[in-house]
Amino acid sequence: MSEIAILELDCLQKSIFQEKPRTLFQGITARIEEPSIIAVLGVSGQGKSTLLRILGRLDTADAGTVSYRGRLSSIWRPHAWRMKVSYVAQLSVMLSGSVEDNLRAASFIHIQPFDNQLAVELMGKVGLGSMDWNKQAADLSGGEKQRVALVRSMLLRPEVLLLDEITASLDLHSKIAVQELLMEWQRKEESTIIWVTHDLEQARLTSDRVWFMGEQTLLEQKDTVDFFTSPESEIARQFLQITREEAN
Ligand SMILES: Nc1ncnc2c1ncn2[C@@H]1O[C@H](COP(=O)(O)OP(=O)(O)OP(=O)(O)O)[C@@H](O)[C@H]1O
Repeated sequence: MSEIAILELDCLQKSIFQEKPRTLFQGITARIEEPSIIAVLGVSGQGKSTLLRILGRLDTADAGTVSYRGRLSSIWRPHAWRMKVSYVAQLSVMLSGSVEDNLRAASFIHIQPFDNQLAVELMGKVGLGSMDWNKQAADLSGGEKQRVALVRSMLLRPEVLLLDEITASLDLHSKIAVQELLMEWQRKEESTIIWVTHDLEQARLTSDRVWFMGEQTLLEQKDTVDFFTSPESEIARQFLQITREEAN
């Protein structure tokens, strides 16, 4: 075990208030030691998005800590943290202005040079190579917004990318293009991707590890092949069976 993890989660706990308070999850502990793609799976409402938002410092845990490269999140300024650990939402928020304004936004906010060549390359790889960058971002379709938001985050080259169901509005062709880009990117950049998805095939094809959330915690952490062939818990077995039936 290397001494310093890329990301370390220690006993994270979160409660929510819906009519009355309830624990969403507790005791979430994990270490990411190697650059890898991790698929976060589990039935709806387990708190997968909430966990991702806590890792991206867009939400706070009630207890527990997160560290990046051995330093607690609390000692990072939020915007410095978000350059290293960057969250891409399911419903992408476009800033006002053009596509180009949006692509340039992250480098502008973080005072980093804008890598035009990389932007052109990534837009091409997500299937938006012919898009007019002068177009108003508000006029893009949901799937176009999702891909622009992904490229916008990738341009900062964060070491950890947190992806929240980012292919949910994409057609099959675009979804495959995004999957291939992310797998290639992760290898080339030696980055880590934590990817919440409801798409089992996507998780199986793209990820090295699975984090399965159930019973209000991170119930299983396994290599992807092991998770899909021999999940440990009955709840994960049922989840795989039901999700596969729903997909057919
Ligand atoms: N700030 C909040 N206040 C109150 N309830 C919240 C808050 N954030 C999340 N929730 C609730 O917590 C539960 C878990 O939400 P979350 O989106 O994290 O789960 P999920 O596992 O990602 O679900 P899905 O797979 O459906 O996207 C939901 O019932 C949601 O309404």
